[in-house]
Amino acid sequence: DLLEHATGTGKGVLGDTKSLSVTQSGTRYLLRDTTRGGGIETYTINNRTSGSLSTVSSTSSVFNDPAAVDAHAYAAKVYDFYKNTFNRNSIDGAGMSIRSVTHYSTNYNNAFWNGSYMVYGDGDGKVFTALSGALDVVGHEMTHGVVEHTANLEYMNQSGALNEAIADMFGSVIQGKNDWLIGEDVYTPGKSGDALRSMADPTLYGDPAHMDDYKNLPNTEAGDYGGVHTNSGIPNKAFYLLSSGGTFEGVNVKGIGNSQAIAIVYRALTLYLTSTSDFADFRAAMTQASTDLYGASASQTTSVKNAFDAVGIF
Ligand SMILES: O=C(O)[C@H](CCc1ccccc1)CC1(C(=O)N[C@@H](Cc2c[nH]c3ccccc23)C(=O)O)CCCC1
Ligand SMILES: [Ca+2]
Ligand SMILES: [Zn+2]
Repeated sequence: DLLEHATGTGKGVLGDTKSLSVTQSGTRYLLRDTTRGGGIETYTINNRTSGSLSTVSSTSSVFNDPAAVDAHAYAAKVYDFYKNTFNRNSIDGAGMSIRSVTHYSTNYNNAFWNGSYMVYGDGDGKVFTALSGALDVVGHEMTHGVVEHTANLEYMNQSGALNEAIADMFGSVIQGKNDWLIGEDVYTPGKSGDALRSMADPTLYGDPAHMDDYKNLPNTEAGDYGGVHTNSGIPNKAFYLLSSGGTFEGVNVKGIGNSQAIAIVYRALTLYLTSTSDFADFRAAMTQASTDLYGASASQTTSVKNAFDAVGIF
């Protein structure tokens, strides 16, 4: 037919070559993957902040737009994770098209889920390089879409911090580096080893790891909606302990591994959390989900309780 799906290639933001599922249309190739769910399409907004989007195209099967290459390749990886792990067909579970917009604004040091698609800045080359270059960031942004179509946690205060933490949990597990850092691949390209956040030790970047240090910030843009990117450290720390194990604040947690830990989070997110769930609700949801999956007195369920005890969520 007119639109044949084909295999393209391109260098990503970090200079690595990856293969892409693309569509050939006449003599042009498009970043349109018709092999996954309702399709994955990658656009550019050409350094504007509004106006028309154009599907990234190439006159050959080689794409030379690293930010778009990674946005496209990593969206496919995140789709595959949700499909292969939980049989979830795309962001809404019903095969909705996955759309990413690259080259948003100029020197834009951020990325976001805008309620319909993922949007990535190119960074200023100092604080950030193009943000789609990090699989944990792409996983984070697409998980905001999944959260919106499931619990739809309100983006403020504890429900917002939970929204943030769940996005970090999936981003980190999907990336699979087990570095427990967020954004390290695109943050400060001139400096290695640093990141936006640490789930293993949130205090590395000034975020709380325990309820005693919960930061009561105003529910305004200036207060980051009650500190959603800060207080996420507390549930993030609980997830780190649940997966990796460890002793924190005198509480010992036996690790159960990423696979079982994220399965409990997914079940809690899709069956038990609601838009106004707070951290205590998250503990209850995780305990119920683990009970469903492994049993009330299973070691996994004991680890869930210990992980939340360790960070002071009861
Ligand atoms: O998805 C999110 O939670 C973040 C979306 C932030 C946003 C929200 C609304 C409009 C515009 C931007 C984006 C990410 C984030 O955590 N941003 C943080 C940290 C950050 C990135 N760039 C910054 C520049 C200045 C200050 C903070 C930041 C934030 O916006 O707080 C997630 C993974 C990496 C970037
Ligand atoms: Ca990471
Ligand atoms: Zn987020």
